[in-house]
Amino acid sequence: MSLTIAPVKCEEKRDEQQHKSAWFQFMKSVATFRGDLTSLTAPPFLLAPRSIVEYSTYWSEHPRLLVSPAKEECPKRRALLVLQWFLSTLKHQHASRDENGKRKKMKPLNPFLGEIFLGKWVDDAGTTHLITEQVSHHPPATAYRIWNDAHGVRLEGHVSPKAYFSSTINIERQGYSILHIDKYNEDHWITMPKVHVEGIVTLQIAPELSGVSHIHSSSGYTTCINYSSKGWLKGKSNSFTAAIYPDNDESHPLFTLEGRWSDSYTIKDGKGKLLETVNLGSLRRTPLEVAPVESQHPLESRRAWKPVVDAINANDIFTTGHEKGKIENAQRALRKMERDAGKTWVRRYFSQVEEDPIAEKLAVKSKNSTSDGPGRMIWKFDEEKYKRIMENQHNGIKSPTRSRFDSGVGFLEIEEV
Ligand SMILES: CC(C)CCC[C@@H](C)[C@H]1CC[C@H]2[C@@H]3CC=C4C[C@@H](O)CC[C@]4(C)[C@H]3CC[C@]12C
Repeated sequence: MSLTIAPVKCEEKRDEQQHKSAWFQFMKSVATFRGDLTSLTAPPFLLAPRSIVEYSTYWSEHPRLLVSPAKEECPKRRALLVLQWFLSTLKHQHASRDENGKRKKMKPLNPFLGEIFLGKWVDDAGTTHLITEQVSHHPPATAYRIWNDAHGVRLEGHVSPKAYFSSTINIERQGYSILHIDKYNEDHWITMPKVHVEGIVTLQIAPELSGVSHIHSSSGYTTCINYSSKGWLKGKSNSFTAAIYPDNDESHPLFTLEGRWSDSYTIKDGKGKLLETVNLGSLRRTPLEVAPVESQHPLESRRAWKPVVDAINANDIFTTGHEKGKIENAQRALRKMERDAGKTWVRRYFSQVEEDPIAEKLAVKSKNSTSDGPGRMIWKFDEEKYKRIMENQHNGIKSPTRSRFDSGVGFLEIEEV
């Protein structure tokens, strides 16, 4: 196979030459792989020093936008504010370059079962809390809950990325999120669009969105967001069009939005009159505050993965593999012990439920999207579990030192708190 490397900056070019063969080897294994791509091991130079559980952070990088619908009396305008907040979550989640324009390593670490990620945002919107937990390893599923009590807003959801190869790497995100607004007792059911990776031949990796995603509000509004990329529709990457309409009248949108989720977009009313142009790039982001690694719970992502992340950052391929292997082997050993003992891993913050009536009611409005609809695995934030953990923390009750399963592996020697 002959290949052309697109013109790139000088220092990037040297790295890319070096990575070319590892890359093609990797792509060959990807192309012939059948099954779940998330379990495929990417070449070290692509490994991101963070786990997929950290992706839930993107939901609330602009807490002000997340809580903004709570202050809006009109349900139509609330639907618009929910859409505007949703659009603000896409750019950095799918960016291939960081704030300084430097290429990001893109392949996130695969979370282990029980991995948690906790934090909070503190800014003029008050305190917004985040709890994320890897509730399933195979198939992968991440559950999260984000809430702001001052504004009476909470977001709860779970996502199950399903990857497959078809001319490139494609990822479907099954699952959904529900944004609840206390003041109006209103729910917004939200799905995520498909992602595929562009630029795999030239190694100019750029995630792109496609297909349709939805937001359904319990007040009777439907939002459809259509994603398109280069060579289609507007001919620009990261493009989208969105329309909000009453559930019973799909032909008369109340608002239409159009532009790029990585850049700027316009909002027009039902008559096509321009209301506003929004520049997503100029939005101020509030950083998530995460406890220092030393004081984290052993299952917290950054503590558990620290040796791996340090090795990735030090460009130490051998130690990266070795430390990753330690976690993977420990997990396998733990699963075996559970099987032998006839036990299952107790999720710390979430519990599996048979049905989710709110989601079921709102999901039926979507007919033709595979990632829509309540999946087979529904995970709900468990208020009881959370209360117990908070009470124990308050009373200074430490987790028992005895391990639930004596796996003999350092960080797994922990007990339910
Ligand atoms: C291995 C090489 C080709 C790098 C390719 C980058 C891929 C693996 C990256 C680019 C964008 C990423 C996705 C972006 C957002 C999410 C949402 C999160 O809730 C689950 C993971 C998921 C779905 C990511 C999975 C990994 C991803 C698809």
